[in-house]
Amino acid sequence: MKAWPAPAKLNLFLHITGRREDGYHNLQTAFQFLDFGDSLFFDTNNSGKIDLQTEFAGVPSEDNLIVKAATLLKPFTETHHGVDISVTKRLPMGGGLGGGSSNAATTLVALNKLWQCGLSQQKLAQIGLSLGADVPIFIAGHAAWAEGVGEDLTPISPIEPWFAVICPDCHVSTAEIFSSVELTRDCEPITIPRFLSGEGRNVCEAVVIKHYPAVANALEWLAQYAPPRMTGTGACVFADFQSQQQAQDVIDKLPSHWQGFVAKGCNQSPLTARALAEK
Ligand SMILES: C[C@](O)(CO)[C@H](O)COP(=O)(O)OP(=O)(O)OC[C@H]1O[C@@H](n2ccc(N)nc2=O)[C@H](O)[C@@H]1O
Ligand SMILES: Nc1ncnc2c1ncn2[C@@H]1O[C@H](COP(=O)(O)OP(=O)(O)OP(=O)(O)O)[C@@H](O)[C@H]1O
Repeated sequence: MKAWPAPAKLNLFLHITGRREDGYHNLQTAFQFLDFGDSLFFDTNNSGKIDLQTEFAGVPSEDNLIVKAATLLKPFTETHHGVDISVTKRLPMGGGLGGGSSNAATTLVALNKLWQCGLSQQKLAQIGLSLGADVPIFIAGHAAWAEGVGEDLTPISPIEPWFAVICPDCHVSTAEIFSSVELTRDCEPITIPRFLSGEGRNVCEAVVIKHYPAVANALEWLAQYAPPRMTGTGACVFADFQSQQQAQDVIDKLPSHWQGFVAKGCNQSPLTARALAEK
């Protein structure tokens, strides 16, 4: 069985421009994928059942975004279609790398093919948005400028550097950071050219470092080598480098109790390439 990739994403910057009536926030961000992520395996059958065979610590199967995504797609295929799903998990949960959203997107894209649902990318993104604000970008599959709650996407092609990513040993709750009174919610909107020429920061960083010393320590450590940033609402932090070796040299110096990895920024998602190969 061939693997389906569920790549990580980075938020290259993250500004909040306002709060909507439903409590969600309007934001501006830029997403780029990494050539690093989870692998999902789908073994379709005629049982009519969706069976997730990999255990996720602290996430009951019915709450898993993979099972939720498959369940939402089920009405669009014949009732006898079922699937056994297993996962090689590499992305930390609650790391700001979008692991859960990416797993959901890969499930929707893969089962749309394997169950022959015939849904358009637009329809898959619409279904995905009900699972999480970041699912549509993983379905769209191209690096993007995002507005709205993250679903209003414009493809962009920033440079594709090598990244050193550090995963502090803590989980940051996205809902907790977005509900903080300390969060800056009135950023002046910027334009794509202004971002591409270097503007933009992550406004969640200031809130996260106050409450999560592990994230503050990781940012401070990485700053010795290159300007560090946090992705999403954390906990992971990253810095970009011109070569794989430069990024690897930094990761090789990581204190032994810290986790980190080197990955290349990709403007085309590895999921898109895999979906095209299935045709
Ligand atoms: C911060 C980002 O990672 C940037 O890529 C995403 O916008 C978060 O996306 P996500 O993890 O898929 O988030 P969701 O599961 O949709 O939302 C988690 C919680 O974060 C808050 N939330 C999320 C996105 C958003 N634009 N405004 C919000 O206020 C809401 O309280 C929500 O209950
Ligand atoms: N398949 C899944 N993989 C990871 N997390 C999942 C999954 N299904 C449900 N979850 C839940 O979703 C939560 C957020 O996980 P996720 O890995 O998407 O966080 P994240 O990287 O911070 O995402 P984001 O950048 O979108 O905020 C987890 O803590 C977990 O409880």
